[in-house]
Amino acid sequence: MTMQKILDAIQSPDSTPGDFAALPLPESYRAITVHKDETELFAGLETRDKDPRKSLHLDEVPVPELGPGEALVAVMASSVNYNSVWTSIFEPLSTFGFLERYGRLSELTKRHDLPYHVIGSDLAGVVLRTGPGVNAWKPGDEVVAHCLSVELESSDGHNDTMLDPEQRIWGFETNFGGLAEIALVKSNQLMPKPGHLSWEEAAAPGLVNSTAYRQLVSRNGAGMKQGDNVLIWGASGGLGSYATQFALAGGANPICVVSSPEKADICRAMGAEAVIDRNADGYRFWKDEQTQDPKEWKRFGKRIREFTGGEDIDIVFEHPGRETFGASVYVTRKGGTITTCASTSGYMHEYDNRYLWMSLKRIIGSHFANYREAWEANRLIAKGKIHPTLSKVYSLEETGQAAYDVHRNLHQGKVGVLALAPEEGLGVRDEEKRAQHIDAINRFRNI
Ligand SMILES: C/C=C/C(=O)SCCNC(=O)CCNC(=O)[C@H](O)C(C)(C)COP(=O)(O)OP(=O)(O)OC[C@H]1O[C@@H](n2cnc3c(N)ncnc32)[C@H](O)[C@@H]1OP(=O)(O)O
Ligand SMILES: NC(=O)C1=CN([C@@H]2O[C@H](COP(=O)(O)OP(=O)(O)OC[C@H]3O[C@@H](n4cnc5c(N)ncnc54)[C@H](OP(=O)(O)O)[C@@H]3O)[C@@H](O)[C@H]2O)C=CC1
Repeated sequence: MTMQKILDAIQSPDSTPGDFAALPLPESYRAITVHKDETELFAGLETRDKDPRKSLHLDEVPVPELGPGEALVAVMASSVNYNSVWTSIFEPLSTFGFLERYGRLSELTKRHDLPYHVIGSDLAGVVLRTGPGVNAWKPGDEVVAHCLSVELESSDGHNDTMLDPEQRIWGFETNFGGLAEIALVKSNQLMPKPGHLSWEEAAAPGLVNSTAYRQLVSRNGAGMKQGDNVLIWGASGGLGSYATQFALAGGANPICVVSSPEKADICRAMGAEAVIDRNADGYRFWKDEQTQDPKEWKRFGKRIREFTGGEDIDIVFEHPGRETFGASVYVTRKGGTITTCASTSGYMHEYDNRYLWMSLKRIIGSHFANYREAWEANRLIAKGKIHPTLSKVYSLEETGQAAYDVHRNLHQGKVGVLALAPEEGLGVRDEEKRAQHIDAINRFRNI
């Protein structure tokens, strides 16, 4: 009943900030969780056989207490990120260790250390309550949230908040995440919801768009410039679909790698001309578990040169990790950059260091984005320069299936989840701007 009143207020065009502030908060809400007593659920199974549908639960959980500098947000929609896949299969670690460590920090952070973990690192929704010290946001504000949680009590993070020693990813290393009807965030995670998008479209880009922005565009990452040849692994996936758009919008030359003709078509539809189907070409960078095959790196490099008129790669946008890293280092030009934010296929990388030092290449580690970078990435979405890559939308009950699809690489772009939103397509405030970009907004839908 209380939740219905919240939803009614969000859907009524006449609601005022005062109306939202006066709404009673429910005592509990529905949330996607993993359970601390199930962390051994998949012991002994291969990674690919660990099934998120078994470990992700839809539970009724208490609304957390609101602290200083925080906000409670009614979540209309969220999205599945790969970090939720990692959480659901308890790899590389169970996330309960993160919550325990955070809980030891202060009286307030103790709230996070619970026998259940509400997961999810994206949301679009409406602010319900703000804690003491929050002035920039008020009840009723329509927002998206980025997933950087920082304490900023140390000097270390004050040039770049990603360097704060207490830097965490919300909904992964903290509790009360976005795959739920209500979420608890720090107010410095909030950003305006782009008005031309529906709730589920607005919730889709956040984490991956911000990450791709820092990794590829920001001076903290590769600092991409016009004309750069950018090799993008998984170019139609979560990160890759934004990296491809940044490369195109920034006057660079993306060389997109995908694994099917359908995915190749999506890259072409985004405007990319150089697209490599790694399945069709049959690259085998590893001869066996221990041995790479430099001849295959070279064959891959030749294919890239066919597209570039003989040039090599200025920037590699890396995340598959062990499987591709040796090839990524090899195909980079002298002085070029390999920027990495993940290791989906394995975190113990191996590459031939002679090709790195003799050719003065650089490897840059990149992780999510600071508030400013997330803000700039969101601003590009709001301006219609970069578009959501939402393909399919699930209900909160179906989150396990949504995470399964991402785990098994059955999805395209981003997979959305409706939380309080009763149906897709709601929350659009700027129909005129939407009409200008409608084809791009729908490019990934239902493929
Ligand atoms: C936005 C979305 C992002 C993604 O999707 S990313 C993909 C998903 N994320 C992941 O897969 C990452 C998951 N996290 C991890 O795997 C682990 O999280 C890390 C490997 C990143 C870190 O592990 P830890 O156990 O926290 O670090 P340690 O350094 O091995 O252990 C901490 C203890 O080691 C001490 N230590 C640290 N550095 C040193 C050093 N240089 N020399 C000696 N000791 C060191 C510390 O003090 C502390 O000690 P004390 O346990 O006693 O507190
Ligand atoms: N550090 C950070 O801040 C962040 C890290 N990440 C991490 O990045 C990784 C990717 O995330 P995301 O893009 O959202 O995931 P997606 O699954 O949406 O996309 C990844 C794409 O990578 C490609 N890929 C997967 N495995 C391989 C492989 N072995 N070799 C070559 N290509 C492969 C696939 O494309 P195809 O099959 O078409 O080639 C897949 O679609 C995850 O591990 C995630 O945890 C994500 C966001 C932020």
